[in-house]
Amino acid sequence: MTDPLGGTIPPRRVVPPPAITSRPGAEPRTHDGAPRDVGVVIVAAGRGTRVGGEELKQFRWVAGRPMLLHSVQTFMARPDVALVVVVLPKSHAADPPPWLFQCDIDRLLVSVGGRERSESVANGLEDMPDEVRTVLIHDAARPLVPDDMIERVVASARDGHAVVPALPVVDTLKEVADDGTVARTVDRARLWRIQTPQGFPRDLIMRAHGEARRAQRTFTDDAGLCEWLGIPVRVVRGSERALKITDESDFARAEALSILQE
Ligand SMILES: Nc1ccn([C@@H]2O[C@H](COP(=O)(O)OP(=O)(O)OP(=O)(O)O)[C@@H](O)[C@H]2O)c(=O)n1
Ligand SMILES: C[C@](O)(CO)[C@H](O)COP(=O)(O)O
Repeated sequence: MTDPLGGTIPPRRVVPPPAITSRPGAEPRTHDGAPRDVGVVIVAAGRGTRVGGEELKQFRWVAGRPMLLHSVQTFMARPDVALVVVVLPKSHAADPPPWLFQCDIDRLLVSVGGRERSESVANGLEDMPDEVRTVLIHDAARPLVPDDMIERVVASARDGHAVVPALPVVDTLKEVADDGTVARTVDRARLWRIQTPQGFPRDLIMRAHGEARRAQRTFTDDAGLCEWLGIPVRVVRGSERALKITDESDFARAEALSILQE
C-alpha cells in the first residue's frame, strides 16, 4: 500500500507525523512566535448505526464537504495546532478517502479506531508528539464547530484545566417509566448539554486514559474519565453550531445552521 506521495504505509501511520523536533525554529512556533503546541484527536471511527445506510456517517457530505473534512480543515486553520490525528475505522485507516488530504498533510496523521469511542481516543492519543502541551478531543460527527468556541476551550486548557464546551438545557425534562407514563419532572437548573472539542493539558489526559485502560473503564466522553478520577472539569460556553449529527434529521439541521450563521 502506498500513500498519495508514493511512500510505503506503515500499519498504523498512514501519513507520517510532522518532524517537529527535527526542524527547530520552524514548526514549533507560529510566525508571530506563539507556540504551536496544540494536538487534536478527531474521532471518526464510529459505525453511525443511528443514521444507518451504506456510507459511513462521517464521510457523508454536509454543508458542501464531507463531514469529517470540515473539522480537519477548521482545526488546521489554527496556527497553534501542531498535529491533527484522525481516527478512522480499521476498514478505512489504511486507505483513507482522497479528500482527507485536502489539508496540510504535514500536520495530519491517521490512526485506527477501537470498538468504543474511548478506545478510539486512546489510540489517537498514542500518536501525540512530545511537543504537544494541550490536547483537544473532537467528534467528527460535529462538523460545524466554530473557531471562537475552540478558542474558549484552548484558553482554559492552556490554563491547566480539563474543559468542556456546553449549552444549558432549555426544555422541561421528565423521566419516563417503562410503561410510557411520566415518572417525574427532573430539575433542569444544573443540567447542560456537553459538546466537543473537549480540552486538556497533555499530561492530565494521558494519565486519565492510562488509568481508564488499566481499570477497563469506558466513558461516553473524555471529561467523564476526569470526573471518575476526581479531576475538576471546567465548563465554557458551547455553540448550537457544534451540534452532533446523530440521526438522519440532523443532516438537514446542520445544512440550515451552516447557511443561517455563515
Ligand atoms: N468506536 C467508536 C465510536 C464512535 N467514534 C466517534 O465518536 C463520535 C461520537 O459518536 P456518535 O455520534 O455516537 O457516532 P457513532 O458511534 O458513529 O454513531 P452510532 O452510535 O449511531 O453508531 C463520532 O465522531 C464517532 O465517529 C469513534 O471514533 N469510535
Ligand atoms: C462526546 C459527546 O459528543 C459529548 O456529548 C458524546 O457523548 C458522543 O456521543 P455518544 O452518542 O455518547 O457516543
